[in-house]
Amino acid sequence: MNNLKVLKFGGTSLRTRYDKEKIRKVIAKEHEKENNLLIVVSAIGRLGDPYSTDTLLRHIKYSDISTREVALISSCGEVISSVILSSFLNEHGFKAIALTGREAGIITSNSHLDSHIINIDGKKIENLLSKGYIPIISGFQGNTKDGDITLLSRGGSDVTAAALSSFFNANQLDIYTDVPGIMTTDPKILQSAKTLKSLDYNLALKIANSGGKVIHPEAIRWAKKNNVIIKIKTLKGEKETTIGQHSDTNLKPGEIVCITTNDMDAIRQKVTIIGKDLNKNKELHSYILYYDMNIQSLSFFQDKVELILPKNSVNKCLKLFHDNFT
Ligand SMILES: Nc1ncnc2c1ncn2[C@@H]1O[C@H](COP(=O)(O)OP(=O)(O)O)[C@@H](O)[C@H]1O
Ligand SMILES: N[C@@H](CC(=O)OP(=O)(O)O)C(=O)O
Repeated sequence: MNNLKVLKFGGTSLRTRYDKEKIRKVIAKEHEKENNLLIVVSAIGRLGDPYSTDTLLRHIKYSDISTREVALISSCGEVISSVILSSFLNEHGFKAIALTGREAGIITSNSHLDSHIINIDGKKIENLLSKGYIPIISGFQGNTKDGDITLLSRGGSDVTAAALSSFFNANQLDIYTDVPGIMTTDPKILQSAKTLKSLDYNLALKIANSGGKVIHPEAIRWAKKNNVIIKIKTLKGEKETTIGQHSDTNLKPGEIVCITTNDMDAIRQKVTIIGKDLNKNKELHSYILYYDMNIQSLSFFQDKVELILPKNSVNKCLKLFHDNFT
């Protein structure tokens, strides 16, 4: 479809009236530039906020209900969010309309909690766009062919947005979140983290697959399929990351681009150092060998090093590698 842009607003960008005002301004600006806009939203906020995914999940006991029902209650957060944003935009003179994943034509595989999009029936969205509407689509959810509600796994609104971008040949997908792009490490753990200006799909995928939670790996796969440019940014409009076919981040042998962390269990975390030809980085080898970090397991690959550590050693390890090598 010509002149289509997709905007995705994550749960962390939808919390306050101030966020919604910013979103309104972004949509107004984009609407002026592009003829067609699709908006994808996540559930509002995080645990403790009334309709966030984790808050909704606190109301149930997994042992007592089926995965179908877990998907059903979880999907409510995105539906509430899409109606609230649609109502806010209509109040401000836009012609917006909220859609569930099903109404948006998202058809998925049968797994209730981590399904994959297998098809999109785009008729309803096309019809609404032709009538001048801005569809506000509930992310994270789809429907099986039999009509069960499914989830695209945690963080799956990115997948909704990227799959729609790819299906409708969007020019670009803008993902709004609470950090200015994919950074050299999680800025909530290390303040010295820096934004990576541009990444090609493969490098972005490596980071996402290793736990760089800011974007879902499946979203990068969808974007790559149809060369959709992704920009990850904040509503404040500071720095941003562009993901596309080409990258300014041309890594030299031995160079490190990003360090991610992942929970293994209650007491251990995996730290993944991502880069190029890391076996050629002698200094990195000696840091790993000589610094006391309580490393419990170490795996060396060409483009990444994985360390498993007790949680209380992770910050020290992250700071050491991040501040000396990125
Ligand atoms: N390398 C990284 N770069 C940026 N953010 C990261 C990275 N690794 C983890 N994060 C985390 O990802 C979070 C954004 O993703 P998420 O919580 O899913 O937001 P949203 O609700 O907007 O989708 C950030 O708040 C940050 O803590
Ligand atoms: N609300 C879902 C889906 C999602 O993508 O959320 P967010 O965009 O806020 O990470 C989740 O928490 O998993």
